[in-house]
Amino acid sequence: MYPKVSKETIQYGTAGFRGKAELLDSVMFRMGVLATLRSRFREGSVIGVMITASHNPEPDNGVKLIDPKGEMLESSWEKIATDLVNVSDQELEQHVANIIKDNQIDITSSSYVYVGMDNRYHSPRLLKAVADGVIALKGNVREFGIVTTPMMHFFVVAANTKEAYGKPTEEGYYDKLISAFEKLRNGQLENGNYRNRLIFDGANGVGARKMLQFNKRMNKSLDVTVINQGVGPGKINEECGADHVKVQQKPPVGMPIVEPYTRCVSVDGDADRVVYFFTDETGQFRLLDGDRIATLVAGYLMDLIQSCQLDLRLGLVQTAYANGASTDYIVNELKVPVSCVPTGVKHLHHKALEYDIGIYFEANGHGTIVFSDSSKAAISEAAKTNPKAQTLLLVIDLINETVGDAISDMLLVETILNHKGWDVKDWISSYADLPNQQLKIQVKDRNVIQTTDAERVCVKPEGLQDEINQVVANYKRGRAFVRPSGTEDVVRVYAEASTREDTLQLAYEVGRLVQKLAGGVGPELVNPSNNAHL
Ligand SMILES: CC(=O)N[C@H]1[C@@H](OP(=O)(O)O)O[C@H](CO)[C@@H](O)[C@@H]1O
Ligand SMILES: [Mg+2]
Repeated sequence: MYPKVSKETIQYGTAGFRGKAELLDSVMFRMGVLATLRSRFREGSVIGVMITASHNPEPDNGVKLIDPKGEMLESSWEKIATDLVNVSDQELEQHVANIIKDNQIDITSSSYVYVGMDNRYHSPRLLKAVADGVIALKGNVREFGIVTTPMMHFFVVAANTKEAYGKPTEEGYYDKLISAFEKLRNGQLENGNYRNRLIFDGANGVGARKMLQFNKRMNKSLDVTVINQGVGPGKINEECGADHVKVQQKPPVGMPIVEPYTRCVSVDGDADRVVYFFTDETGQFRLLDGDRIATLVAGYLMDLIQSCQLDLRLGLVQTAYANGASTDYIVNELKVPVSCVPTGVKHLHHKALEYDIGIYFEANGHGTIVFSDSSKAAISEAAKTNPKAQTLLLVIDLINETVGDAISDMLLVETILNHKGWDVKDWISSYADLPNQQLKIQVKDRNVIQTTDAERVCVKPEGLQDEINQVVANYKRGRAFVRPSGTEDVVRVYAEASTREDTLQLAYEVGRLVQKLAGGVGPELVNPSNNAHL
């Protein structure tokens, strides 16, 4: 029913399989098969399948699997997934039989797969393919329709914890978050410089729809205007959404005219990332990204823990994309341990689990906070007598610990800003971001680039890192690295330096090195200094 149409090898990347939607039917069917096997392998736990291409353009789609504890698919199974989608139709049956045998899966045992999708027009077709894959192996499939990625993670964990985490339904999700948010707000909608109003850019994706659902249920405890709702001609993520705002460093289309310093939020196409932004009185765009959210949350949680006199280890996890100024602030001002891991939430999540309270955010706004069982027990115990610990318990309920959740993260930021009496001006003044720039470089084969040290050092092709080092040394506070993207067929370049001009120039020079030494195929990059007069 779902013949394999593409001959190209496709890889389970940073966040599952991604590609042009018309090439994905067979991938989806096979992922339905794999999710069923994985559920049996994990003794009948629910496995989730989310159909989305997140921040990528509308013609793309993708699929990611969710493991029983809400984590991304275990890495040893990524290889199984990659092999499964790449075998020919003729080999498929035998290949599945081999997976069953190799992993000693009891094919007669029960299997449960939850499936959800974003609002791309091709998602329903792909969802049917996943469901057919589950049915082909006689698994049980439950379809959730159009939901955000973090909602899917929530449903999976809710089901696998026998509802201790919440009810595995859309209403169960809203109830848990809104109830915690409103209790924390306790009727106080404004405080100091904090105002109860914000603009929410839904990227024409599922996040917009769900935010409208929150609005209906929230009784104006937060006054949210949703733009880019996905009902007009606008395409998903096109000129809008968290990735656009973060990478282009400009506001989304469709912004109403607002007062300077109005808080604005952008989420991505599957609502697992969030960034804040505003324009100041001179009309200048200002971004408050994932690093900013992480530092805000870390400061707030540290205060709460200290005032509860709890001895809990709090740590923060970032990637190489974190702004150098944020890392300095964490180390020198917050004095919180910080570690750097490779890109992709799975890496951050695992590292964060090493702490009693682990805060992790990618600079692009993808992140959450995880609490160990023992820290939850200690907080619950303290909450019997200490109101601050009761607040901490509500904060835990407000957080979607299973994965980064744009709306839950936003409600947490709103809670903290309200508590501190801060507006965006107060928030942004905690430290000054270094100017930064990202480039995408087209190369023949992006896998010729290999990195180490959390992707900050490039080991292949030989000589590239030495040349990067030489270039970086010419710039004050210069830092740059290159890595192959796991979601797009490009090499990404990141650069930061003390001034905007230097940053653009550094990014350009490193981009040129990649083109020269890693088989660039695109047009030659334009030297920004030649363009200075334009
Ligand atoms: C620089 C950047 O933002 N990279 C993103 C992007 O991964 P790449 O491997 O860089 O394409 O998509 C991932 C999935 O959404 C996200 O986790 C990651 O942070
Ligand atoms: Mg996303």
